[in-house]
Amino acid sequence: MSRKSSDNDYNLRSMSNLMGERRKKVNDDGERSLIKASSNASINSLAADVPANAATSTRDLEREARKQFQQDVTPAFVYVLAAFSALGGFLFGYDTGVISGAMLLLKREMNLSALWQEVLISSTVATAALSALAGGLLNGVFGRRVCILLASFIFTAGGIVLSAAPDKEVLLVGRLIVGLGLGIASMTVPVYIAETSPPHLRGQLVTVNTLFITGGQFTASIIDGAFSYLRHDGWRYMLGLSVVPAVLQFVGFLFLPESPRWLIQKGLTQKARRVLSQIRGNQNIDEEYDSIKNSIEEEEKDCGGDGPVIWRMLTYPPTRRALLVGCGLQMFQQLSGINTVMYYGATILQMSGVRDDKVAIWLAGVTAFTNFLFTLLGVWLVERVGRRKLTLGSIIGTCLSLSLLAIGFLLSAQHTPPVTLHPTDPSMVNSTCNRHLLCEPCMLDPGCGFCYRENSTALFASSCVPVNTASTEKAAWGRCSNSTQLRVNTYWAYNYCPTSYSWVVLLGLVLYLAFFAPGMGPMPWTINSEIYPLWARSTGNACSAGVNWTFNFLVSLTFLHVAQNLTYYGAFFLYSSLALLGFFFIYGCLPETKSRRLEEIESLFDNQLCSCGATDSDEDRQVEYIRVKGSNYHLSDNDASDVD
Ligand SMILES: O[C@H]1[C@H](O)[C@@H](O)[C@H](O)[C@@H](O)[C@H]1O
Repeated sequence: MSRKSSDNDYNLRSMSNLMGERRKKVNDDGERSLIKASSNASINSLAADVPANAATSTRDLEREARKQFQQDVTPAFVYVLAAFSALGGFLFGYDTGVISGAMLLLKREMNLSALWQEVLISSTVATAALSALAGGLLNGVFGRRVCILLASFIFTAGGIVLSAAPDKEVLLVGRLIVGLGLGIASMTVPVYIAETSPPHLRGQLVTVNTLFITGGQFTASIIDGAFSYLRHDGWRYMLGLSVVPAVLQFVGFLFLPESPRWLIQKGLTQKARRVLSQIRGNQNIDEEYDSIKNSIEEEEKDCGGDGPVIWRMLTYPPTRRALLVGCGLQMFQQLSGINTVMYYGATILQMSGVRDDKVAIWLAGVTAFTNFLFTLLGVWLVERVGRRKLTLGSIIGTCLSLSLLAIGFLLSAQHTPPVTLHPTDPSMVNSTCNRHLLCEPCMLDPGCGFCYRENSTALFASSCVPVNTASTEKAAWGRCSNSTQLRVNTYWAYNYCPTSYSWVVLLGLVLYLAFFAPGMGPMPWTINSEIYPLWARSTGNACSAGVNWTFNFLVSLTFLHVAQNLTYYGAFFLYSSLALLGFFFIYGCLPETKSRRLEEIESLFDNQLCSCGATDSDEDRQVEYIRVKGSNYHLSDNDASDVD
């Protein structure tokens, strides 16, 4: 008999632990015997030698075992740990999400130039990339708990500085501080959750962290929308509110334990045993403890080479492959363009023709909500379909919907309205604007915008005129430079062209998030938290989180320029092709890690890097049989009912 898909290794173990204890007990009684065997062979023949008077007690034993087994499955404490840790994810989402709305107010109140706006947005992401790398070292030396405490302390300090900032320089300091926290939290939290969760729930609980990230982004968009009506100082509330979850996490973690795996690695074995029993409720922890300890000892033998961890990782083939897969996943997550949508959601919507500022802000909130909702689907799917299938399905859908988004922009460009008036201002003779004959090239020229009138049926009296250098919200001269006229039926389109194809872009956007969010959003974090052996886990996660933040920085910083140079549809076709490349990479290189114990995952990377698609089966996994006086137990994958 072979065991097909294995959802429930942990349950299996806890059952066998339980059986182990019972076995001891009945042996002590001297009346019964329990035989535990690990074999793929049928054990029916073993049943014959069972005395009949044992039948009743066996049934009792079964019933009790089943009851205990079901109670034992997951102590609530594991959820508490995951929820408090995932507040780090919430802060990640909130702090990256809130800035776009805050910027609308800040640029007016502090008179920020385009450069300052860019610096304030991207400085955080760049600092996060660096601090994620440093986080690896901190994690290894001080442990996961101290790093989470440190990150929440930094978030609190950053929130306070931001909300009290008197000028843009202090704002920049606040954003840099927040970036430090982001980097550390983003690499530590998934590792901590993975190390404290039982295997059958690990994927789900680590994915909850990404759910919190997208929840944070959604909350940020609501807060942005709500405080955008507060013209004066609204940004202080937007940026300062992050202090609340940060303080909550800090206080919570004062009472929460360190990861038992880290403790064992540091030789703090008694403490590790205490923590393990605490987080496993009333289950027997001997097997888990031994397995962690043995694997650490073996790891030390196998990879006991000298030099820094990153060097040992790169020179030891299984960890080198794992690192490539982990970093590749994070890179393709960002190259699929998620943060162009998250940071420039409102702008993309405007590009597609939604012209009202406020409507665009709220619609961007809908986008963030869709991201959140579909990440929830990911939490549900991850332990059902497994990481590999989920990621592959997600990236192919992402690639197709990016193409649809591009097609939407292409249709808008092909049906772009003509320029019908060609007014010239004698003082601006060098302007290229009056040479453009269509809206599309006019709008793509950073120095120009499209000024037009519209009645209920048609667009008329359109011109291409230079933009006001102080604010892109109006033209340098003419009808569209006059705020009163702009309020009637004259419109200024700086980064979009009026189009009747907005719905294609909107559809593409929603489909994009529906496909991206359950797989490509969370899986790179989840998979990275489980593919490295303990000695390499902090460093592996630090590198992959660093790659994530670096590509986040590159893609979001270049998006507007890419769109200007390649046109909007060109930009989205580019992201779509990168996602296709990602599909091939994942197809070839990502093994399934579902339900494996962290200690056994290393062996998945023993083979050549791109042979994972071929070795994707669970067929070689062990089946555990327990014989209880006359009954043959085949503890199969699915549920406790198998003991019947
Ligand atoms: O997994 C997350 C998530 O998908 C977020 O929405 C995105 O902003 C992050 O960059 C990403 O790492």
